[in-house]
Amino acid sequence: MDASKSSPVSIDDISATLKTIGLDTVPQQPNTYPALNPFDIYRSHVAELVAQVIGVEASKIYPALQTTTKTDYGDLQLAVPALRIKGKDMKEFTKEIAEKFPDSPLVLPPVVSGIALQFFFKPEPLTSLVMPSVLKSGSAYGWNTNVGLRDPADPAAGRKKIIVEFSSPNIAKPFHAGHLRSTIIGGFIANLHEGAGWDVIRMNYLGDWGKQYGVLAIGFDLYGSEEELVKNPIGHLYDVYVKISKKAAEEADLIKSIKADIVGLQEKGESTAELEARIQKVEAEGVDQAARDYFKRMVDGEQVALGIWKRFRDLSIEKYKQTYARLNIRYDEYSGESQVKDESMDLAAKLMHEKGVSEESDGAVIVDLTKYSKKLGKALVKKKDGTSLYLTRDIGAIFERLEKFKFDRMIYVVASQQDLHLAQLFKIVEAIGRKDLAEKCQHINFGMVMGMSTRKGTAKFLDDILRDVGEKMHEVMRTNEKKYQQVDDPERTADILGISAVMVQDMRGKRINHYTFDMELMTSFEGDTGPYLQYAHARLCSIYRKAVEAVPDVAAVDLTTVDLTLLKEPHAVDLVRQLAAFPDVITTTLKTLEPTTVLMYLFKMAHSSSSSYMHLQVVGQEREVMLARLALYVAARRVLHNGMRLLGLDPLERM
Ligand SMILES: NC(=[NH2+])NCCC[C@H](N)C(=O)O
Repeated sequence: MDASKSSPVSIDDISATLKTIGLDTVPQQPNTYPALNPFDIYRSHVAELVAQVIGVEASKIYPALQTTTKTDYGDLQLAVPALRIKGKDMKEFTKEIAEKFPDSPLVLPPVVSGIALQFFFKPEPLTSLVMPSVLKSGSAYGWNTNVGLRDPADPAAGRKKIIVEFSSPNIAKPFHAGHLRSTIIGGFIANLHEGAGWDVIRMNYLGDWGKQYGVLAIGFDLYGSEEELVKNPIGHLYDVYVKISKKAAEEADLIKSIKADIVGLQEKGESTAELEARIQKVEAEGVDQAARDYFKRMVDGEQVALGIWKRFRDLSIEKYKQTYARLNIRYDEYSGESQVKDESMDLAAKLMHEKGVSEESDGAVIVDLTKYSKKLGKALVKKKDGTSLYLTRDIGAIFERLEKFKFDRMIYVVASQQDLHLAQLFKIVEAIGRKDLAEKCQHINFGMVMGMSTRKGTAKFLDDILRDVGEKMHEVMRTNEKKYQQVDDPERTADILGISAVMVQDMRGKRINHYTFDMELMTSFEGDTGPYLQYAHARLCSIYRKAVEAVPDVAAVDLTTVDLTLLKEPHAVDLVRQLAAFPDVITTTLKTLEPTTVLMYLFKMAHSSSSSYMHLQVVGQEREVMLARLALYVAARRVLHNGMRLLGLDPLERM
C-alpha cells in the first residue's frame, strides 16, 4: 500500500466545511473517525437527531444505522425495531420519528419504508465534504490507520502485529489452484491490514521437508541437470520428481510381481529363496530405501545432504520471488516446514503429554480430539519411527512464531480441504492450555477452482498460467490496431491485464465458493472482469489527458479549489455518493475479509462513472463546469486506483 505517501484531510478541514454548511460542531460518536470516513459523520449526526426525537442516547442509536445495498434505498437506513423500544406499534413509531425529525443541514427528511427509515444525504453538502477529502487524501483516502493501533487514544503504544501466512507451495510439486487462490486472497488480506495501520508480516510457509526431498535428491543424481536447475529450478525439479517417482513406482510393481511369483512357488512346494533374495536386492538398491537413508541424513543434519536440499530450496525461492513480484507480492519471511526446530516440536510434545492431551498408540503418539468434537477425529502427531508429521510441524511452528514475532493475530490462508487440519491444530493448542494463543489464530479458507488448464494442457505452474492468460490478452489487444499502437509497452500491458483477469475472476465470488477457471470469460472486457476494471481506470485517466490536451493550463489547476456546487446532475450526485462510501466499504471488509466486498463496490462505482460520461462531458464545456467535472473524474479515478491497489492489481493508465 502506498497509503503512507499521502495524508488524509484533518478534522480541522472537516470542521471548517461543516461550519459553512451550518453545523458548529463535528458530529462524532465515540470511536468514530469523521475526518476519515464521511459515513461516520452522517451516522453520528442522524443518531444525534433521532436521539432528540425519542429521548434515547445517540450511542445506542448509532449501531442501528446501516448502510444500504442500493442507493435507491437511501444512504443510511434505520430499522426501527433494532432500537429495541418496547410497547410501541413499530409502523406508527417509525412514522412518528419521521414526522418529528428536525430539519438537518446534512440529510433530507427521512423516507418511511414500513418499519424502516431511509436517510438520503443532501447532495451539495455531501459533495463539499467528500470531494476535497478524496482529492487531498490521495492514496490515503479510504484508509483508517487508527484501526491497527494497540490503543487509539495512545499512538505511542504502537501498532498491532499480524502474521498473514499465504501461498505456501511445496517445492518440486506443482503450484496448484489452491496455492494460487491462497496467494491472491492472502496478498489482499495483508494489504488490507497494512492499509489499516497494522504491522503486517507476510509469511510463506513452504512445503520443503519430508521423505520426498530425499526422493528428489536421489532423482537429481540420476536425472538432474545443473544447467536446467539454474535456468528453471521449479520446472526442472518437478520433472526430476516425476521421473524418480516413476522409477520408484516401477520398483514397487516389480516387488509386487515377485511376491506373486513367490506365492506360486509356495503352492507348488518349491524353494523361494532365490526370489526372496531378489526382493531384498531390489529393496536395498531401490529408490525408496535410498530416499529414506537420504532423508535420515538430512534429519541428522549432515552437511552434504542438507547442502543439496538447501540449493533446491534457495533456487526455488528465488524463482518464486520473481513470479510473486509480478503479482505485487513480497514476503517478509520465507519459512517452511523444514525450518521448524526439533526443540519446538519436542516442547510441544512434552506439553501434550503432561496435559494428557496425547497418548501412545501402537508405538506412535496420537491425540484423540473426539472428546472435544466428533468431527475432529484422532490425529497422529508422531510416527512409530519417531518422525514428525505435517501437523506436528504446524504445532511447533505456531509456538515458534509467537516467540519470534509476538503477534496479536495470525491468519492462515489455506484451502478448505484443510479445514480439518487447521481445526485440529487450533484445538490442540487450546487443549495444551493456550486458548489465548488459539484465539489469536484464524483459518481463512476458500473453495476449489475447477478446470484450471492452460491451452497447452493441464496447468502445473503459476508462470504457465500467467503467460497463457497474458498471451490471450495480447491477442485481444491486437484486435484494436489503433489503440494498440498507442500502448507504450504492449507486452507488459498484456501481462498486467492477464494477471488482473486471473485475480479478479478469483476474487469475484465469496471465498468459500468453488468457481470454474474460464479463460474466455475472465479475459473479456465486458461484464465484471479484471480487464473491465482496468479499462474503467484507463478511461478515467484518458479523460484527464484529453482535457489537458484541449486546455493545457488545466494541468496547473488545483482541483480541490474548483466550484463543486456545479456538480448538480443526478449522475454526478450518484457518483459522489459512491465515492463517499469507499472508507465504509473498507471498514466492512476488515470484518468480512472478503475481497468480493471491495470488488463489487468497485464495479458499481465503475459503472456509475461510465454511465456519467455521456451526460457529464468535460472537454467543450464552460471552464468552471469543465473543472468541476474533471475534479469528479479525478476523484473517481483515485478511488478506483486505491481499491485496485488493495486487491493487488496494477492500475493501467493506457491500454
Ligand atoms: N501452516 C500451514 N499448514 N499452511 C498451509 C501449507 C500448505 C501446504 N504446503 C500445501 O500445499 O498443502
